[in-house]
Amino acid sequence: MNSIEVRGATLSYDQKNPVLNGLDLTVQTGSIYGLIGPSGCGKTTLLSSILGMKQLDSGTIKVLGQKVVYEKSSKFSNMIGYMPQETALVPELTIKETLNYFGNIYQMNQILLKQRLIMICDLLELNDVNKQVNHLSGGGKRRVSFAAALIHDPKILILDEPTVGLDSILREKIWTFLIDSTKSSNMSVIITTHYIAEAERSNYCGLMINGVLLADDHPKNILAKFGVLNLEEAFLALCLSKKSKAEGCASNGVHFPNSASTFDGSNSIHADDSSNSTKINENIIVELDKRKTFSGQTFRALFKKEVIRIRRQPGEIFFTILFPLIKGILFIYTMGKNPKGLSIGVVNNEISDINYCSEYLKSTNYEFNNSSCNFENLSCYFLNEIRDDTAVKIGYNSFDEAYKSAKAARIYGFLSIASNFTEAITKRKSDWQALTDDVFLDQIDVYLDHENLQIASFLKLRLFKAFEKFNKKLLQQCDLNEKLEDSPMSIETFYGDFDSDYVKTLIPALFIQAILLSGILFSLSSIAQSRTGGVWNRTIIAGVTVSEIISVQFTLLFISDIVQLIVLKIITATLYDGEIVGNQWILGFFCLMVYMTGSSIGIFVSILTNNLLILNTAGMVIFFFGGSLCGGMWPIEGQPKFLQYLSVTIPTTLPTVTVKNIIAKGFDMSHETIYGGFALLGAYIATMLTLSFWSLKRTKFTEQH
Ligand SMILES: Nc1ncnc2c1ncn2[C@@H]1O[C@H](COP(=O)(O)OP(=O)(O)OP(=O)(O)O)[C@@H](O)[C@H]1O
Repeated sequence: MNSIEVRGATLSYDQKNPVLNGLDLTVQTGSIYGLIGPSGCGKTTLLSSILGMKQLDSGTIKVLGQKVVYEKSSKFSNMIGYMPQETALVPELTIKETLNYFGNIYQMNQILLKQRLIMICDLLELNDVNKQVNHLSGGGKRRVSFAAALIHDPKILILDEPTVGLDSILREKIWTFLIDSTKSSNMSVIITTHYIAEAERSNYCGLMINGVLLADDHPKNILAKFGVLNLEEAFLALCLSKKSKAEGCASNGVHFPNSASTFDGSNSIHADDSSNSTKINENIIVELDKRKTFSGQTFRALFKKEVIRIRRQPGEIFFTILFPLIKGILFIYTMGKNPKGLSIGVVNNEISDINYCSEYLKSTNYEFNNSSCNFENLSCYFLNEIRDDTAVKIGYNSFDEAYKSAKAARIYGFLSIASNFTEAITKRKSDWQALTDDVFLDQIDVYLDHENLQIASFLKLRLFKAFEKFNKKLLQQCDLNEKLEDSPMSIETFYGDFDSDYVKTLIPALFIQAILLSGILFSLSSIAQSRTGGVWNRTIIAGVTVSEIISVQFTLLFISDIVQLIVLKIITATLYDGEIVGNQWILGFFCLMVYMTGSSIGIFVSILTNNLLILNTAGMVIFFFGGSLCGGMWPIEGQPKFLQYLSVTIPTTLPTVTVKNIIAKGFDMSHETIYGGFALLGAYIATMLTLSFWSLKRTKFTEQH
């Protein structure tokens, strides 16, 4: 039986220039097939097609007699050892951890794995097995990559330039090993190499040009045919003599002799392999039964690899887990706090020198000086109510002077107090029937820098409060009921209070966003990391299933979420002085759901592409949309109608309400905003995971070019 059979394989990336052009190739069991050809002639494409990573436009490929279906793991996946051209290793793992990882995803027996590990490390001179892969030389990394392809004692080895960067002694050792293995254990090898001389040691040699094999024979036959001493000369001659013909063949869809016959038309020199193939078939059936679709061993190997990778990359933990939390802490410290150290100008037309006020107030011991409701210098009492925690008062001699200073943005605003302030205010407290219009003229004009909205609002509120305080004291002094100044309409609250800190109302939205972002970032980075560098493809080729991958990622995210929630709990317990009225378990579980929603969104997005720049941007865009539309900073009722429809569907809007209602109103699961929030997130998680599962099933492999 042949180990690999390629028949009429055609593949083009751009519909115009076929990379494989009706190519036929046979790798016989127990032989080495050396595939050589100029760079870009399609060797890697051919190997990828044999592994099911590339879809043929036409033609068939069989591995161990079974048809290769694009994107479908072969039943024989754990019998194939694949070494890609790039290193395709996890840089954070040590040599030993790497080989254990591959051994375990191939579901090897532990005793056998240990023995193979020692044997292969010895063969490939991998002495310091505890050295991390990213600390190895280029050649060292390639040796580990080769070791990973060999660890499970495969029946077929597919090697894409395995000896690049290795010294000649080691190359010799590897070739000796390959030749011995094909002889002793019937292993079949297909190997691409740029060292043409190496290919002379293979049983078969194929020269590939323009998507077809120009020659396909035993190296000795090729040398004899051309009457040359080495393959290099033979291929040079072949290229010169056949190139134009080959190109012509390519366009006519005809191809050169395939491996079923030798270059000169004689039959294959490996026609005696039928007895061996029967033996292999029996072995295959036994080993096939051992491979499980969901195996604990594979799960543990994938999980361990991720944990080690994350542990040895603290930067990733920082940015994905701690960054959003740090953002949260900063938010608590920076948002909603009253501004301090503001400066405000005062033009007091009642008194020529503002400094006089402090002397005057001291002289009256800060008490109103008259019980008969006749006062002087009342502006000083009013100004005294504007404390330094509101603003520092700076005196100006004239309106123009203060205005200039305000326009030059040296002060946030200024007050201009009328010269008849005391007289007009006092009159207001006297006989109301007798009041004339001039009493109602503005007594204090306030000018504020409204470009700075928060500061202007803060000053406005504080100035009103200062005036209210001053006025109430005055009413008392005039033996009038201080409630006289109150509006007959009273506004009360049933949740929250008027003095509550603005930041407390923002906290639910903030935490929802921080948790969601953490989930997104963590899954994006964790999956993107595993999908870059070729390890992902190697893992899939090893037969690891989509359910195994998704379940490992989800478990990891679940654990990272628990860690995050504990940190979050500590932070809120330390920094957040507001009361959590509702059930803390419901709140905790809800936060977990938010995180899992973020994670499942991250999983889905990172399956669509493994371009890190796109992924990072996607994470930020999702975060930006979630933050802007959720209504946490500004009510969604203020949004245009079409945005409101969008806002209610995103996983931050209703969840913000849910968290607010648990924290501040103590609602339980019977309230629609609580079970609605859970239902929305549940739907998101289910949808995202289904889509991820489906996308992964459709496009398992990552594009390496
Ligand atoms: N994913 C892809 N999309 C578009 N073109 C591709 C893709 N992969 C490979 N190609 C093109 O197909 C051709 C064959 O590439 P391939 O990697 O198979 O060559 P190769 O013989 O293995 O080269 P080398 O010896 O340099 O590794 C090249 O021209 C390459 O640019």
